[in-house]
Amino acid sequence: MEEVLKIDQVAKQFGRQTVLNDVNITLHRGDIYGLIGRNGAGKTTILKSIIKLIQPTKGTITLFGVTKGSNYIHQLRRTGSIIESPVAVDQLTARQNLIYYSKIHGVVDSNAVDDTLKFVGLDTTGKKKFKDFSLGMKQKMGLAIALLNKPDFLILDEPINGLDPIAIVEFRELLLKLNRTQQMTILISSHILDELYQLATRFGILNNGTIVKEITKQEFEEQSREFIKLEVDNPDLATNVLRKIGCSNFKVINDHRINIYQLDIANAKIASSLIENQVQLSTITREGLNLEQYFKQLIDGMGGEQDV
Ligand SMILES: Nc1ncnc2c1ncn2[C@@H]1O[C@H](COP(=O)(O)OP(=O)(O)OP(=O)(O)O)[C@@H](O)[C@H]1O
Repeated sequence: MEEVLKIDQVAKQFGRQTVLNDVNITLHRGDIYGLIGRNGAGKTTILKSIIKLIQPTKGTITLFGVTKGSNYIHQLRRTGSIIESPVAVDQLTARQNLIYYSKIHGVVDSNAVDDTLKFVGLDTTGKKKFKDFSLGMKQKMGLAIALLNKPDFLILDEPINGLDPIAIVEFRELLLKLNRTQQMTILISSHILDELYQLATRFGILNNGTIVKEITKQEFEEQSREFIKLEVDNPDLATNVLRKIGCSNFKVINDHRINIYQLDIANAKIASSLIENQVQLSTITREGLNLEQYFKQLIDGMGGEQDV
């Protein structure tokens, strides 16, 4: 699978502040990589470094196999990005903006403007100027400009901030369609972790400029899958009872706790069977983590605060 991006030991210092610390991220074609981190963790700095708005203090960034010089700038033409807020010309309509940006970006496909407008759903905004667009329309405009040159790699910094729930779903559908139909690679940062979860195939958690955890969606699902937590006085006796009622997928965590990963037996049945067999049961609850809880637990464990 083609390597689209390799960030290798990248560090960035702003004055005395270390903002990025030996960051490593590799993306292959078709990946959707979600970058997660608290305010100020360094997400935007990573994204800006890729498109050369910022020069790292140390390390290398390789884009489509190219690390340096004019060739790198050439490869940047294969990327589209929205970093910080979407930028377009206030006094122009959606169509006029796309015509303007297609000239700037040297887009030669004569259908690109209309195709892109239609794709993002801005083909019916008529004479309305960008300055009068709603936030959702502005975000779509940003996406349209980023997509004009049919990029292979899309870099999105908080693209769904401030969107209403319907616009968020529409935005997600657009990105998934690009990924499925064109194998577009996407690097996206977001604070809306439930949404990021539905989009990304892999997550990188950034804390104080360091990637503290990388996890695929599959690994996350395995680690965070739902289970039944039991607290009992006698785990040996309890496991015998569990086996008798057909429950074999469980793990004894310690001398009073058992996790059951088999969810087809009702809690009431487990509870009554344990009690009937003289096991003292103090807790029986369903547990499982979503991405936000996982992130918070990880960062809390490092002495951070809960501020996604
Ligand atoms: N040009 C700059 N000069 C000095 N410090 C900067 C500059 N750009 C960013 N920083 C600092 O780098 C740190 C990381 O900023 P960055 O914008 O990358 O964070 P972020 O993870 O994107 O945060 P947020 O989620 O709030 O957007 C912050 O402390 C910020 O103040």
